[in-house]
Amino acid sequence: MSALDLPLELRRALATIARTPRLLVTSDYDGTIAPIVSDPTKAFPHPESVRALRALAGLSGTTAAVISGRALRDLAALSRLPVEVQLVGSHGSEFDVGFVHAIDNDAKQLLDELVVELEQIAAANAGVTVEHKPASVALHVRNAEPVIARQALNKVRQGAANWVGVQVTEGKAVIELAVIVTDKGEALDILRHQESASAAVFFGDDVTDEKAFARLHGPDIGIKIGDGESLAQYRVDSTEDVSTALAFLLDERRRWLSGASAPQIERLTLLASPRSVALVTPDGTITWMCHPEPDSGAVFAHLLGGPDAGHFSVGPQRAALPLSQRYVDRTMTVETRWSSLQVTDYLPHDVGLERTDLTRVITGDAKAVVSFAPRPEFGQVPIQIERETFGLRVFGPNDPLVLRSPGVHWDITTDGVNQSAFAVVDPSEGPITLELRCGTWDLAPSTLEEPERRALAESYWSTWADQLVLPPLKPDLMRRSALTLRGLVHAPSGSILAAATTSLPEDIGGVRNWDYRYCWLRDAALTASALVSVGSLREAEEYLAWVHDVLEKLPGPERLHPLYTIYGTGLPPEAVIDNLPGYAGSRPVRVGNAANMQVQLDVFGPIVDLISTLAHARVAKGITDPDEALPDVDWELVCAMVSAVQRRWQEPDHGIWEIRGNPRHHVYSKVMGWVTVDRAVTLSEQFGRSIDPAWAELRQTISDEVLQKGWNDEVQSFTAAYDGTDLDAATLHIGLSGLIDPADPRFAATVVATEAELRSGSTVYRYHHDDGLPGGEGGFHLCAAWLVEAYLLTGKRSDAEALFAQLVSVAGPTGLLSEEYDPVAERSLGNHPQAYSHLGLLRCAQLLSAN
Ligand SMILES: O=P(O)(O)OC[C@H]1O[C@H](O[C@H]2O[C@H](CO)[C@@H](O)[C@H](O)[C@H]2O)[C@H](O)[C@@H](O)[C@@H]1O
Repeated sequence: MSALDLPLELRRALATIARTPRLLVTSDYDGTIAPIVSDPTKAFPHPESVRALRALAGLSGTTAAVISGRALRDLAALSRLPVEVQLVGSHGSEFDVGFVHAIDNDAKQLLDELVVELEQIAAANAGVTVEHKPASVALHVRNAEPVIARQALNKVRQGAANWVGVQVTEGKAVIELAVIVTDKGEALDILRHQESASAAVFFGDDVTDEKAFARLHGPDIGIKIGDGESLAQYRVDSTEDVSTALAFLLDERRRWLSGASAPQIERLTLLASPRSVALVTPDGTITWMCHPEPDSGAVFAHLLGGPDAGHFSVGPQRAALPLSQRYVDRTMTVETRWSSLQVTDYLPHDVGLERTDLTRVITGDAKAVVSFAPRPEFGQVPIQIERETFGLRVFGPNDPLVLRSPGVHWDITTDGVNQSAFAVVDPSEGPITLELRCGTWDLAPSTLEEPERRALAESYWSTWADQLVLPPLKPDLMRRSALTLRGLVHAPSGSILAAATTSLPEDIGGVRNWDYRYCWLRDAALTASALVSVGSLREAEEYLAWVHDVLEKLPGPERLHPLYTIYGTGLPPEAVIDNLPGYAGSRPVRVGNAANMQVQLDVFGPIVDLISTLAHARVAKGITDPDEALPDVDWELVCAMVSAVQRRWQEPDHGIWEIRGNPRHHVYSKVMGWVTVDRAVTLSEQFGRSIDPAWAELRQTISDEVLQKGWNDEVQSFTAAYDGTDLDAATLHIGLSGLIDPADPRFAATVVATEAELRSGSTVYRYHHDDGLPGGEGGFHLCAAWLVEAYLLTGKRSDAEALFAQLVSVAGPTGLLSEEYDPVAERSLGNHPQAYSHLGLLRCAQLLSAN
C-alpha cells in the first residue's frame, strides 16, 4: 500500500500538520499499530509503524508516544518500542511503572476484591479470561461463545462495575474495572504540555480512544481506524493504513525540516515601494510581507512557515512550473510567466502612510487559481474572511485589511482557526486585478486606473535608475544591486533596512536566525555610501537627518546603540514567534534583536566616512562652496562622532559581528575609531573647518596601539582582537581603510592568512572562532567582497577577478543576494536580500572597473 491509497483529505491534513513547529504524534496500541488478535499476549506491532514512530521521535521538534489501555510493563515488553517513543499505559494513567505505589491502601483492597470477582466470573464462563494490570483488571471475552461472552459481560456490568470507586471502560470484547480515574485525553494533554506541542495527531480504534479525540482542537488531527461512531475527523480501514499514514507523516516532516520544500533563498525576488517591501517566490507566491511597517508583524510569513503561515499565490489551473520570472527593466515590478499566463506584481506608491498595498495583475489565456490566506500579526490572530461585491474583507487583526478583486468569485474555507479564499479566474476576457490593501476598509476603485498606478510606481524607480553612474562591469547586475539597496530605504523616515526579512537561517535547521528588519547605523551608512558612489545623494542626506533625530534623544553621541527601529526608536525586547516553524525548520523565528543592547564602538566610523564621501560627491557634482559641500549639519555630526570615539575607543566591545559573549578589544572597532578621526581631520583640512589639535594626536595614538596590539607574530597576521590568535575577515579593514599602507608586508601577510584561514572556495567566512552559539554558518558575501578589495590592493588582480566572478555566480535569477552562502551544499543562507552583500558586490565592480 502506498500513501496515494490514503484518503486525499487525510494526506493533505498530514502534510499540513507536518509543518507545525512542535509536533506530537500519538497512537493507541491494540487495533491501531498492532492488529487485533485472539491472544492479547501475541498482539505484535507492525514493524513499519514501529520504524515510523521511532524515526519521528528522532526528528527535531517532534515527539512520538503510544497511549494504551495495557499495563505499561506489558506494553513495553510486547511493543518493543525504543525508549525514544514515550509509552503511557493503563488508559493514559501510567506514565511510569512505579505509579502503582501511588495507589492508596483502600484502592489496593478494592482492586484485590475486583480481581477475585472477575476471576470467579471467568472460571464460570468458558473462554473468558482475566488480565491483571497495576490499577485495574480486565475481563476478555473474545475467545468465548457469543452467548457466554454476553453473559459474562452482563454479570460484570450488573455487579462489580457498580461498586463504589470503580471506573468502567468497555472496549473490543473486553470490560475493564479500574480503581483510579483513567482518561487517554488527559494523557494526551499532559504530553502536549510537557512537549509544548503546537499540534497533535492521535490514531485510535476503540471507544476508549474517543476521550483522546475529544481533546483535539485547532490544528490537531484525529484518525479513527475502522467503523463506529467517532469524534475523529479522518478515518482509515486498517492497522496497515496506520503504518502508511505514519510513514507518510514521517516523510513530509523530514522533507519540511530538511528544507527540501523551502524556496531557495536567492531565488526570492524583492518587491518594494518607498516604504514597504515584500518577497515573491519563483512560482508566484507572495511569501513575505509585513504591515504597517517592514519591521512589523507579517501578513504573509509563508517563508517561515509554509502555506499556513500566510500566503497569496497565483498559478495556472493546470499545475505547471513557471517559464520565467524577471523584473521589468529598471523597476521593482516583477513578472512571473507560465505558458499563456502571467502575473505582474508591484507595490503601488500612491497610498497613505498607514497603508501597505500590493497589486497583482493576472493576464493571459489560461485559467489561474488564486489562493489568498492572509495571516496578519504573524498568524497570532485568527481571521475571518467575508465576501463583498468588489472583493474580500478580513476580520480579526487590529488593522483593517481588504482585497479588491472585482469580478472574482471566491470560495471561503476554514481550517478550524483561520479562513482562506480560493478562486479560479479566467483572464482571457481581460486582466484580473487583485489589489491588497492593508490598513483600510476601503474597497472602492482607486482614483487612478491600474495601468496609471503601475506607471507611477515604475517611473519612480526607472527615473532614479536612469541617473545612476554604474560601473561598466556587469551593468545590469549592478543596476539591480543599486535598486535593491534603494528598495531597502524607508523613505518616510530616512532609515535603511539591513535586509527585508527576519530569521532566514545562517545554518539550515539551526538557531542562528536573526531579525534584520531594522536600521543598523553601520549597515545603513555603508548602504547610503554605496548609493552616493553611484550618484544618488538623497538617501545619504535623509539617512544623516535620521541619525540627527536619533542623537537628539540621547544624552551623548557615545550612547548610540548599534541599531534602531525604522523610526529611530529603541527596539522591543527580542522575542520568539513560536507558532512559526521557521525556514526549513530553522527555529526559533525571532523578532527584535538583542544586539541593540550591545556595545559596538565601530559605528561612528562608517557615519563619518559617509559624510566624507558625500562631501566629495557634492564637489564632484559642481558644488564649489565648502560650506555647501560640507554643511554645518554634517560637520556637527562629524564632531559628535569624534567626541564619541574620544570617550570610548579604549573600551572593549561586542564588535561588528555582534558576538553574544564577553566584550573584547576588536581590531575592526579600533580601526573604525581611527577612520572616524582620520576622516574628520582630513575633512577639516579639505573644507576649512577648524579642529582641536588633540584630534590628530588621537588618530596617531589609535594607529600606534592597533599596530602594536593587533598584530600577532605567531599567526603572522592582524587578529580579530588584541587577546587572541583568531582571525576575522573584518580585520582586512586595517589596509582597506588606509590605517596602514596596503604595501606594508603586514597587510600582505594578513591577506594571505585570511585567505588560508577563512576562504573556502567561492566564499569567505567571517571568523571560525567559537562564538558560543551551536551550529555553524555560511561564508559571508561582504567578507568575500572585502577580500576582492584586499587582493586588488596587494596586486592580486586575477584572484580578485576570480572571486568576484564567484560572487556574481551565486546571485539568484533576478540578481539578488542574501547574506551568506554554504559552499558545500551550494545554497544561499541568511536574510534576504541583504544590503551588505549588494553594496559589497557594487564596490567590487567599481574597483575592478577602475583598475
Ligand atoms: O488502548 P489499547 O492499546 O487499544 O488497549 C486496549 C486493550 O487492548 C488489549 O485488548 C484488545 O486487544 C487484544 C489483542 O488484539 C484482543 O484480544 C482483545 O479482545 C482487545 O480488547 C489488551 O489486552 C487490553 O489490556 C487493553 O485494555
